Amino acid sequence: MTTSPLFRAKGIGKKNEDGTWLFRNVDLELQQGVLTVSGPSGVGKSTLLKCINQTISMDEGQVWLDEKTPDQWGIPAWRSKVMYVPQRTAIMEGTPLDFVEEVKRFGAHRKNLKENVFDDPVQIALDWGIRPDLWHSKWNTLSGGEMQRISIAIACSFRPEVLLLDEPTSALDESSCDQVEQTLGQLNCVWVTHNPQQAKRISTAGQLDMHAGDNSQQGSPSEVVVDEDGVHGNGKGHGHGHGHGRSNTKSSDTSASTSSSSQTVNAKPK
Ligand SMILES: Nc1ncnc2c1ncn2[C@@H]1O[C@H](COP(=O)(O)OP(=O)(O)OP(=O)(O)O)[C@@H](O)[C@H]1O
Repeated sequence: MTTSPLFRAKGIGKKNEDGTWLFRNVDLELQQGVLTVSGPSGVGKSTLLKCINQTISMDEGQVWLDEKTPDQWGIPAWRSKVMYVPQRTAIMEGTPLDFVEEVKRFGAHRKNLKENVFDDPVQIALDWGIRPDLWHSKWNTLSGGEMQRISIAIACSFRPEVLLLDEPTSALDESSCDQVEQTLGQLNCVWVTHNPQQAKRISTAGQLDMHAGDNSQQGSPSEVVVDEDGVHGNGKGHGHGHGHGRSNTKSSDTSASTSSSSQTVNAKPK
């Protein structure tokens, strides 16, 4: 008996402003683990994640979580379950803890949302070398690497079903990168990376090698292929997951908030 994947995207397409296709026919499947997305700069990797998260509209295609579409979940719930962590954290007012509290306040009046659906982001980031006092620092005084780890820890603390990670370790040194990879490797992620060695390390659920324009002619699902030069897909691009079972991150209700401010970590609290 075939089981439906946790997350599925079919035929995703986004047009450029001039009406030509930036990318088209992108398919993804993720049951469990890390699915990497690579491709040249400008091919649309970030845009793909934003389309999946429903931050921007897609021109073609559909996405499902547990076989339900974003409309069926409701957009706030979708964004809290399929959570996007941008490449660069926008500088916000206040401190990271202010942001966390604000998000919780937004979520507090939501039906079914209880305080205990959150993990403690401070604790998560402690494993990554982020001292607790940094959570009381203004965002604009944090280093790029600190900001990056704090943003990811906040996203993890909401216990999303799937994390959409846009180069999440780009500002980190090797040791910090290892620590973050260890944690995120336990979760369900669609992970954009430019680094083939990193793709080799983290990709447990396939690889998508994005191409400009039509991505439909890339053959069967990618396998993790490793050779002496590092890692690459099998020349075929669909990142179907190979894992089994479900995430250890599944939560009862991760609808952490009611506004878009809390589904994208860098969004400014209103
Ligand atoms: N909402 C949008 N609608 C259409 N095109 C967009 C939208 N947002 C960004 N773009 C364009 O999509 C193109 C791809 O940008 P994107 O950031 O997705 O690429 P990328 O593959 O992630 O690049 P990099 O690897 O350099 O981060 C850019 O030319 C950008 O201007």
